[in-house]
Amino acid sequence: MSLLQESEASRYKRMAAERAVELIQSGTVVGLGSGSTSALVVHRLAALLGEGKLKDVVGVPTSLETESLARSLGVPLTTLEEHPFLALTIDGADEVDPALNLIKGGGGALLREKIVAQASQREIIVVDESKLSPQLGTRWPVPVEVLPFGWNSQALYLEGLGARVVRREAHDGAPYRTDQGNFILDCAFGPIARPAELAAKLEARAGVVEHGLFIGITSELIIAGPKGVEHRRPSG
Ligand SMILES: O=C[C@H](O)[C@H](O)[C@H](O)COP(=O)(O)O
Repeated sequence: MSLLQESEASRYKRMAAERAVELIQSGTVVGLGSGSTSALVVHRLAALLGEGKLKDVVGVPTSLETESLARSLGVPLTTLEEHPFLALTIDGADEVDPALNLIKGGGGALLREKIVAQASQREIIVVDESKLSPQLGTRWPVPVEVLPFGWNSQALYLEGLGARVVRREAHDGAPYRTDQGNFILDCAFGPIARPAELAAKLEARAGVVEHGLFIGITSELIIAGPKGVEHRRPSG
């Protein structure tokens, strides 16, 4: 990808993030997603709070990284313990299929993201158009969060389901650890014909804590690209 293309992708992410923040109302509790697009959401929210255009908005962060960013920008935070029901969450995605099913977890935050999403009345997903895909698995592996205990046995199970499995590494070459201290196995299945069936197989396995398939969770998708910003809802 050239520098020009990179800056375009960033611009589209910003456009999608800014449109999504327009959906936030004063006096509400909102879920704050993780990743680079969600970071733009947090920046925009902080700016609107600072200008007084939004008031009394409190966020529930989906990762330690988002928590730290929000704190640094002065966005007030709370927890799901205090606010178990959220009006809306704004989060990014790695891959989006035509039914608005997702692969998430490129940044390792899938578990907290899914917990916050299921507590939210509306799950708003913000992406640049490069995330759109004809079939999940075409562009991105499925991140599977596993307990370190017996992790290799889960890797073999996942290979048995047809995946090429790579245990994610941190920058120093040590195993990557999620915010919960677990490992991530990145599972390249190739295009996934029936993602709900695969999700059920992953959920049936002890030692698998969570997976990055978000099936039927998206309420609204905000996509930005060269033609501007588009707002989609799942059909049917
Ligand atoms: O674990 C990370 C999250 O699922 C992110 O929302 C996802 O990876 C998209 O991140 P980005 O907006 O940086 O592409």
